[in-house]
Amino acid sequence: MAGSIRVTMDVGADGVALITIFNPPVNALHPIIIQGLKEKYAEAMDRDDVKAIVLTGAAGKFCGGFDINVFTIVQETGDVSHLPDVSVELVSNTMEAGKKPSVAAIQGLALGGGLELTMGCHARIATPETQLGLPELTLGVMPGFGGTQRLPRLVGLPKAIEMMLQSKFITAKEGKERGLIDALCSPDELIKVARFWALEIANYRKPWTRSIDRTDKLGSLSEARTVLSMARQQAKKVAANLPQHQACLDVIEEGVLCGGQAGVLKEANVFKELVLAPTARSLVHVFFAQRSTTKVPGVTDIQLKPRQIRKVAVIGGGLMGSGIATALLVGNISVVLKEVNAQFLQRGQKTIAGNLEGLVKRGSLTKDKMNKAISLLKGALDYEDFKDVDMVIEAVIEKVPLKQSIFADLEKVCPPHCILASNTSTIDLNVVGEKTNAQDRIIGAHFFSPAHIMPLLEIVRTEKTSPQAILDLITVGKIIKKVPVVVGNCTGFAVNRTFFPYTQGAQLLVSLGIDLFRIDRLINSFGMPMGPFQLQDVAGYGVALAVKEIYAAAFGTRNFESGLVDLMAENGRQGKINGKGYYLYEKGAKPKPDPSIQPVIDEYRRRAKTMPGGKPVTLSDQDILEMVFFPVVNEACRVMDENVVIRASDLDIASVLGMGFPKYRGGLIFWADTVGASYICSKLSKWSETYGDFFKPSSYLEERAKSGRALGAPRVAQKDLTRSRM
Ligand SMILES: C[C@H](O)CC(=O)SCCNC(=O)CCNC(=O)[C@H](O)C(C)(C)COP(=O)(O)OP(=O)(O)OC[C@H]1O[C@@H](n2cnc3c(N)ncnc32)[C@H](O)[C@@H]1OP(=O)(O)O
Repeated sequence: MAGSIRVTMDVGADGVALITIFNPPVNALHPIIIQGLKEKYAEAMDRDDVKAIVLTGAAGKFCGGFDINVFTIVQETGDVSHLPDVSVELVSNTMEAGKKPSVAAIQGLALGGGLELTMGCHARIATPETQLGLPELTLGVMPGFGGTQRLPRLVGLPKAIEMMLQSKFITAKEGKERGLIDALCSPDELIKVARFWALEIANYRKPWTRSIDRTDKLGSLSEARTVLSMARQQAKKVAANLPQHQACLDVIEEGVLCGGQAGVLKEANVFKELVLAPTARSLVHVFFAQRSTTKVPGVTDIQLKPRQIRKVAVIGGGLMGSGIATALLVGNISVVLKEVNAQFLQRGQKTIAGNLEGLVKRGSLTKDKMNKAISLLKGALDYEDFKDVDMVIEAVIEKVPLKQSIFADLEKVCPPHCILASNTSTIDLNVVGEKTNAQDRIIGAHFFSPAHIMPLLEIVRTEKTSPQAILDLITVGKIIKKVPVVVGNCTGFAVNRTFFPYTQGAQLLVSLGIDLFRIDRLINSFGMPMGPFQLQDVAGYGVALAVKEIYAAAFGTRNFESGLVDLMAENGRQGKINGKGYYLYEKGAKPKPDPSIQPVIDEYRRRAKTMPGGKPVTLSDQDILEMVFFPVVNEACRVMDENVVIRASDLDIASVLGMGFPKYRGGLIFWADTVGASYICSKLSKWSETYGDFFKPSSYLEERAKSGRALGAPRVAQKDLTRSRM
């Protein structure tokens, strides 16, 4: 590793020292790089033949920021001395206050500490599409190399706050308009132009600007106070449980009130506190966990090459099929959408057009790209266009005979290399492919609704699915900007199986006399986007009713068959679809708890007969949260025990991206380990004595509680080969 990591310096005849960071793939600022930068800068300042410095990154990428692996080391050891002094020693004292000017030559990306290095330079030259940003808050920290001070001084307070608090990237083109970038040029010219600027500054023909000393973009004190106060209000709303947002605003404020240097010092101190806080531990875990999901033993480590998937057929133009087609089209993949009749086909095409327009409205797609996407869509009522497709994704209703006959047809009409995928969320894939001889090409492509927006793609493999098919679907997933998680074949697969007790647990609590709106409020303040009852309203009751029997058959006595949804349906309620569920849904208004639901709940409690002694139970807020989430953790333990997921952290990512489990809690298993297996197990044991097998601890959980091993630790202690550490 150390060989490929280096900082080089070449001094040209023009007297410009070109300092280059080499650390593939993103030139992250590993401590070796920091040390290298300090050494090369010291040398450049010392040498008489150097008049000015150009700082750049190798292989078309300036720098992806400070090496996040170091945060893990700091968090594991609790020792902040692993963080090198970059902010004051290198950026402020050596670069910015140096006796020779520095110019950053920026290409590809300059993020986090990377962008902060450039802001310590006296000018920044970039290629137009370069991505610039300070995304540190997504890791639970904040910019720590002076970014909280220099960015507001370069682009103004409102834009800087937006970029930091929302971790928004801008292009260098926009950076130029806002004053962050001094000149734009083509990649071929980049170093030449940067050298020219460096010499011009050295010769005082261009301003020798130290960003930290500027105040012209900060506005008046009262303006700054207003902007900061509005940002605080906003952060309270959107990041209620996150410490880094208010901390970042405090540090920015310090700089506005007491000057940039004071801000830099405060930033360094607060940074060290944040990096050790639980939020940063969770978010750093999620960063690496997300990148591990595509490392699949026996698939991605056996030298297979992904095949190109140019054309995909989607069967079924309902909500899921249209969403999947939209995601593929936006990823520049041609789609044949097949429906059973012209009316359904037209409806599917209309939904896709609506989805695409929605993306344009949200600003995530340009009009040109929308038109390109529409041009890649073809409708079909038969299999004529299937003869040259590389992949089919079936997205019809959850009926076994229908799926079986579709797959039997597909085997006949598709080319022999074609991957045959199903978007089923529950049905055993072996059963889906039973009537074919193409078991090695059959795979689950389980998208989450709305499929063009939700980031998770659960890839389900059977024992017969070929590594090539898995690799190809992982690759398509990445192309369409999904996070693929490869899981095994079982009822509900990883996500729906793990979370089946989520809704059931909440319903059990209601049967015991707990107010359902209180449950939703508590779960929402825990960090889920909405509570289980509102979620059910939004998803519609159809799926819950359809999978009821499948779950009952698969999960035996731990399945809590509540009957609440049946009663809701009998009462004429369908959830959000007809505006009447647990909540009332009116256009343009927030969902309102519906008081007229009480007779349904009363009837439900009468029938359920779960209250001990027939009396409503009294539970604390903490009891309620635990009684909803601990059974979910318990099922997750079974999922890990049966090797449905490759590693515990895959379940963290699946829970965050598939169910909206709060990212800042690190995902389901990471969170459960902060609570402790022993505590969870003891609580479940106690409840199972009173309320039955729904709460009965799994053998995996019991074993971990006894041994003291973390729930997320691999079964046999093994070296994690997927992450390279220092
Ligand atoms: C003091 C400072 O203010 C603190 C900081 O600078 S904190 C760091 C701030 N920077 C960031 O948050 C950027 C993090 N990185 C990213 O967002 C994305 O990786 C990226 C946009 C740079 C590239 O995305 P993409 O091309 O999809 O590649 P991606 O798979 O994410 O990353 C490629 C590899 O680089 C690694 N990597 C990316 N950025 C890294 C970083 N800052 N540190 C360490 N490793 C990093 C990834 O872990 C991954 O490793 P792997 O191949 O072993 O899994």
